[in-house]
Amino acid sequence: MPADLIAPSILSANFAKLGEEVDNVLASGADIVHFDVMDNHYVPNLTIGPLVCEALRKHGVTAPIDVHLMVKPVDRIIPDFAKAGATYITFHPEASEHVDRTLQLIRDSGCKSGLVFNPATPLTYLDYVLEKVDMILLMSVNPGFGGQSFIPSALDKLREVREIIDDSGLDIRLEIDGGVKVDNIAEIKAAGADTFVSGSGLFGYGRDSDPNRYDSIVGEMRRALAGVDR
Ligand SMILES: O=C(CO)[C@H](O)[C@H](O)COP(=O)(O)O
Repeated sequence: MPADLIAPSILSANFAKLGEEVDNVLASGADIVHFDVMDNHYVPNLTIGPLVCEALRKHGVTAPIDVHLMVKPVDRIIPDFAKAGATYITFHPEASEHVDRTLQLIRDSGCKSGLVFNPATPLTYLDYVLEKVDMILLMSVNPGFGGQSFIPSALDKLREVREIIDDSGLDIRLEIDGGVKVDNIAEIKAAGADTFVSGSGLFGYGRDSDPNRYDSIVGEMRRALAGVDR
């Protein structure tokens, strides 16, 4: 069974001291850094790019960096993120002209590849490309902003994707993103997720940068996950 990975979404971190925030949340026991890239075109918000990813690596972050591209077009930014130290690069299939080519480009750039599904995006985009996918990310909110509520239909979609992955025998992570908190993480794992993105649930809404908060929330998430079989 794949290990549970907790992936803080730095979208909700205090950007004025991002390196310290990432150090603190990783020191609290989080596993991978979820890095949301928004372009004010594919989604109505604008965030961070390869320079910030590179800066985190130069700062000394060695944990995997999970780059979630909410951009269109997709391909031209992939080599820049690979050079900047991304571990995973995931993208929305409807934002790419050639999904197979984009997946291959990510792997050829030395990164792990992934597809992201909005709440209403059909899973048919997985047809014919599953062998080129290292991660499937299901959005449990519509992309663009942190702090939204978990959309319950994501649980059925998780169960569907878990079955697809298990039937395939492939080594593919199943990540969930949006409204993940201490009080729903167990139910989300039971539905099949193994990688849990949490932004406001971990960092809070006020960007108050409290490392003690990260210790207690990551601990509570671990305890909630430990009691559940996937
Ligand atoms: O991709 C995202 C939004 O598009 C964020 O990663 C996601 O919403 C996490 O934030 P929260 O845990 O506060 O919902």
